Amino acid sequence: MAKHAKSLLSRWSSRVFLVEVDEKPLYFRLQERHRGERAPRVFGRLREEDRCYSVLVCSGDRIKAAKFYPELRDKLARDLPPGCDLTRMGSFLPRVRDSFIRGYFLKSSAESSAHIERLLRDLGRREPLLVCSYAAAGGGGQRWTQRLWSPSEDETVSDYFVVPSDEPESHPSALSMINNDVFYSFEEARDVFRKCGGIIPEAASVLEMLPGSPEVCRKPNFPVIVIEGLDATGKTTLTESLRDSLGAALLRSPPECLSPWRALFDQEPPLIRRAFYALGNYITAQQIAQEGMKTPVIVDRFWHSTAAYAIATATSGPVSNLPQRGSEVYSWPSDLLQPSFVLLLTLDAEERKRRLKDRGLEKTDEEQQLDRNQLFRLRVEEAYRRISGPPCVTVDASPSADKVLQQTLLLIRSNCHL
Ligand SMILES: Nc1ncnc2c1ncn2[C@@H]1O[C@H](COP(=O)(O)OP(=O)(O)O)[C@@H](O)[C@H]1O
Ligand SMILES: Nc1ccn([C@H]2C[C@H](O)[C@@H](COP(=O)(O)OP(=O)(O)O)O2)c(=O)n1
Repeated sequence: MAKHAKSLLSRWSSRVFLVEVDEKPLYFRLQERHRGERAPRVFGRLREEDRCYSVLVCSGDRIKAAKFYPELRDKLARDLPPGCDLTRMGSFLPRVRDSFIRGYFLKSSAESSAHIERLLRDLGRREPLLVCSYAAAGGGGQRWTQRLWSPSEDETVSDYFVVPSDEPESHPSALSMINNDVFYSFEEARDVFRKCGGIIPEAASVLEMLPGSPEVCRKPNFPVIVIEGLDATGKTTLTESLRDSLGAALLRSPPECLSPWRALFDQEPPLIRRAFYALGNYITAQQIAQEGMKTPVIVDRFWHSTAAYAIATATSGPVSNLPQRGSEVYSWPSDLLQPSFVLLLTLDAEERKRRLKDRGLEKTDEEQQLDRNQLFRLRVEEAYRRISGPPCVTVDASPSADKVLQQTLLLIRSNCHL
């Protein structure tokens, strides 16, 4: 049995399970089964012939697990028999960091179980999956028989009851966000890219672009102003006008030198994609330090975007699921240059959609998600506001471009003594 799977099993009955049903969390635990005891019904009505499976990815190599997780979803969605319901699933040890593992919850009828188990066994030869099958025991109770598939075909079988569990104080995704979704040091982000080399050759090209160390030699002499906001709030328009009005240098994150690889890494799972953007900030920080010796610097997106989108993506459901204000998840990396001032452009959803359409550029997948999923957009906007570090001032971006520019210049001049 895979070592990592064995260590997971050692605390199995202390784990809490989370199944997202219509983005609503359903929490449950597994309890040793005592003869004669009746189990409560956790998943609503289940017929005797129904079967469910939890399929958790438990590889000890987090790069492989990150790459395998979306592949597993695609394989299951493609190969599962019709009528099988697939939803995201997670498992964690309450308050234990990095204990969160991801997977999927399958629900089907008994006649599909042979097909499903064959499929899961084949998949389990590639990655240690923790597969548990779940049947409605007699009398409408619900029992969980756990079997583990691993390359060695070694199986353990144990019998549990499924019982409801209380919702934890904060969404369990926060347990694994640090240095998996959000990177708090140059070394942590670079380490991911060093380990990616074997599966993504382009990672080596990004590594070559990196500075030897993240430390910027000296604090810039001139103010550094970052403009943040969702797509189509007017960042590009405003930053270019600020450059002209202030005679400032204009920089972007991710920096131009990474543009050949951005589209590729945008397709990678969060662990790799967010490391890409984190490294982009460190390259931009070096450029800011150089330019900031000679002139004021305007930056189009920086750390706030990296952290806000990563946190909002790793969480699901309503804004209340975000890690609480003041959580270390919102802290600024100690090795990343801090700007003098951050302006967050805000715009109502309808006006933003109109501007997006007018701009004509096709929407990125994420933009489509921002459009389609109001909860995601609200989480991004709230996460922006919770980031600690330099002062972040909100600016209403709905007036004309010139009015927004005048309002922004007033704020910059009064806060940055320009
Ligand atoms: N204040 C504004 N009022 C109306 N339209 C604007 C304003 N600022 C920008 N736009 C237009 O909205 C679209 C998106 O602006 P852009 O600067 O590209 O946003 P972002 O860089 O945030 O994606 C562009 O077509 C731009 O011309
Ligand atoms: N410094 C940055 C800049 C962008 N990102 C991420 C955040 C989102 O996932 C996308 C937003 O990029 P998008 O292309 O939609 O927006 P822009 O056109 O770059 O303004 O990039 C980041 O993580 N860190």
